[in-house]
Amino acid sequence: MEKNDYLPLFETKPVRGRILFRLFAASILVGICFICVYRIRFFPVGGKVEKWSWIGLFLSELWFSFYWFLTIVCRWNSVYRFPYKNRLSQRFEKELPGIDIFVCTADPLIEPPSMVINTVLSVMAYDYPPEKLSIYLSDDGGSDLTFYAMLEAATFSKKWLPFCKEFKVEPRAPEAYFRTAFEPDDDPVKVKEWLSVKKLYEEMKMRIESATKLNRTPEDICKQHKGFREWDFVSSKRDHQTIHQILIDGRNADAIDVKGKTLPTLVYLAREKRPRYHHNFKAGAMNALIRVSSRISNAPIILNVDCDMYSNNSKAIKDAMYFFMDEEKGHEIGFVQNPQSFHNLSKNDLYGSSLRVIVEVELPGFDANGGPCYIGTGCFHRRESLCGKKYSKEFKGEWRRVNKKVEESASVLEERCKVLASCTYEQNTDWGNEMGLKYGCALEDIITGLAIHCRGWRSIYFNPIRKAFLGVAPTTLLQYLIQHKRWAEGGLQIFLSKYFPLIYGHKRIPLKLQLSYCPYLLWAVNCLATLFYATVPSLCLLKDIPLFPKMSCPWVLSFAYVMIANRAYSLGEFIWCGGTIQGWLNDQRMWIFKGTTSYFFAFLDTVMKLFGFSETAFVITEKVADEQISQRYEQEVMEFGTPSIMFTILATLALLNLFSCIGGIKKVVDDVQTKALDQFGLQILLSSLLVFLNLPMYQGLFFRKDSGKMPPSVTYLSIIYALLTCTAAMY
Ligand SMILES: O=c1ccn([C@@H]2O[C@H](COP(=O)(O)OP(=O)(O)O[C@H]3O[C@H](CO)[C@@H](O)[C@H](O)[C@H]3O)[C@@H](O)[C@H]2O)c(=O)[nH]1
Ligand SMILES: [Mn+2]
Repeated sequence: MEKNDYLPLFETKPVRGRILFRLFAASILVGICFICVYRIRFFPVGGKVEKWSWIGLFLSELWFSFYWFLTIVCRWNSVYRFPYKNRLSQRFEKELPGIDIFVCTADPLIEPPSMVINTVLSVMAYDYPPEKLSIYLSDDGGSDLTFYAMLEAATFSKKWLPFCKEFKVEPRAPEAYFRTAFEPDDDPVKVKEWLSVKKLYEEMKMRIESATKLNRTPEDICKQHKGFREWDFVSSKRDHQTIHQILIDGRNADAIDVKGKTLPTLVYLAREKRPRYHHNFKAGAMNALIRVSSRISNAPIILNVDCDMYSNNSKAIKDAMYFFMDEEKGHEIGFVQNPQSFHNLSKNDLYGSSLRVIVEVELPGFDANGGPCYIGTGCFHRRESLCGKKYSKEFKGEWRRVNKKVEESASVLEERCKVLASCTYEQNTDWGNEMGLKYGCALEDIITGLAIHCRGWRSIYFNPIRKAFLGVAPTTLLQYLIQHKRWAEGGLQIFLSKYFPLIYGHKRIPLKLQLSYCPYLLWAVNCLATLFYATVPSLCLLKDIPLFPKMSCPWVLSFAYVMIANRAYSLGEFIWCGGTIQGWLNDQRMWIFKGTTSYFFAFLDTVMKLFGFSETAFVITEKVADEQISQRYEQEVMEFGTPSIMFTILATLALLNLFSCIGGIKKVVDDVQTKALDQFGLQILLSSLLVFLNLPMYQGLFFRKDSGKMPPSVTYLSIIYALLTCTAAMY
């Protein structure tokens, strides 16, 4: 194509209003400077406790300021991407590259097979040439139940795929579709067909769910398919050979749906697991899939989704192709990242799991700085970028190469690929290091994305209004805290490793991109300052130690400005992103909750790991909850229920602040000259704010009767701890 024929396939728009934002940021900076001056000039001359509290508070404030600066980096510039719809089909319909879709699952109890196949069916039904589409399921649970469900899905897809096309189904995950869709009310023939497919789906779901419940696959089906014989050799989830079955071989003439159209290829893989070999969690699973798929379909683009993330838009692959296939900018793109969005959020997002501000504000900023990080799911990779290839200008167009046709039959392929997924295959190779996803870190995604950036690729963040993927957010407080602990721990581990972005990325990626990574990697470190701020000022209030300027003194303005303006901005931003005021309050509460528990334990564990005392773990997030828990989640009632040390900490902090808040108010009431209010105004305000945010906690501790209330053991312990600390502080 001639140069002047070039028609861009996507457009990039910078966000507006940045100047205003920068002025605002500058004013906050001035406020911070005043706070620092105050902290130095008014350093207490009194006793030891005063001095140390003052120093601690000052350090916390310095930390928060530094962290605030990091969050500014991702807001300085932001860009939004818009594909020019319909240009692609005009020009490239024939040239569309093949795409391999990887779905990962790890446990049939936590991730029920009926959910997994919904994801699989939704990605099989993409509006994309089926002969260019291959779907691979990695089953780290090595479960015959999941395998059985996949067989059912393969059969059902013959009906489902033509049905999707005929009825323009959206989304194409049957569960999500039938939950909300109504039967068409025009043509009776169509109504009949619609109802019959719905019935087929429901029957299949019943069979799969009852098999899961009984933990037994139906005998007649076991006899029919050779794949089940593999389970005769499986001794446990952690100890078995590779199980590799091509369920639909798209090259086959009989791989067609009921309307005679080709079906996409569908492959089941449970890589080999042996107790002696570390399996490296999801990263290990992904790398096995990369190798196996390279022998079967070897598509130049890889889409990776978690098993709970169904496709919410059948055009999502084409949308991603607009970026990769752009003739001027496409060749430098290593991956296209979609946000992680959820279909099960409560109205005001009780646990703040949507990470709204990150998705709507920070990731577009990340994009402007050189490309968003890889967040593990909903991401389209160029195979080369994932396999360790460095970006080079000469690379242009190479990926449109035609694959050599694979001649072997499916059963030969199944056997030959087994070795690629064996435990020993990776020994003395670069897999897990320079090739594929990186090992040794619970945040395999972030670290892998960073490495891809450092190899010269850029990435694109694409956040369409109709989200491309929808997943499941945790529905209990504990699940949420555990998930964030894993993330915070993985982040800090990267920060302290040789992948520290400022060194690893030095001269490889721009400084602003290096800095964009840092706030996420430093989540865990926030625990120190947060814990300090949530305890010491309140305790000092009980002990009569002032830590902030008097209300009548002008220095108070700097504190008031920084605190109020910052929170007001945060609220504005949250609402601009489509949130509610209650949602923002929930988000603020969760920031304190995770700051004092998830981040704290992530910090401890990382330090322990540095000294070799503990190992990386990956606690899989629960994807189903029982009826009562789901109900409470929908009514936005916080879920405690099980005893946990995290809850003990949260409850102790809540009570401690309640006591000191009461103590502070008592001081003010007792004191007629309102000296106390003048002296301790900010401290009382701080502890009252904490009490306000902790209201659901007091409810869970004292006023609720349902099974989701705080377990009594936690209640008693926290009362004792809080009383002890407060008494110790007072005397
Ligand atoms: O040994 C394992 C453990 C997990 N998984 C899969 O990894 C995915 C993510 O696990 P999940 O428990 O849902 O974790 P989340 O915290 O929801 O996942 C986010 O964070 C992870 C990194 O911590 C990323 O890998 C994920 O893509 C990202 O969605 C799931 O599909 C699992 O089946 C495996 O395949 N093997
Ligand atoms: Mn998940």
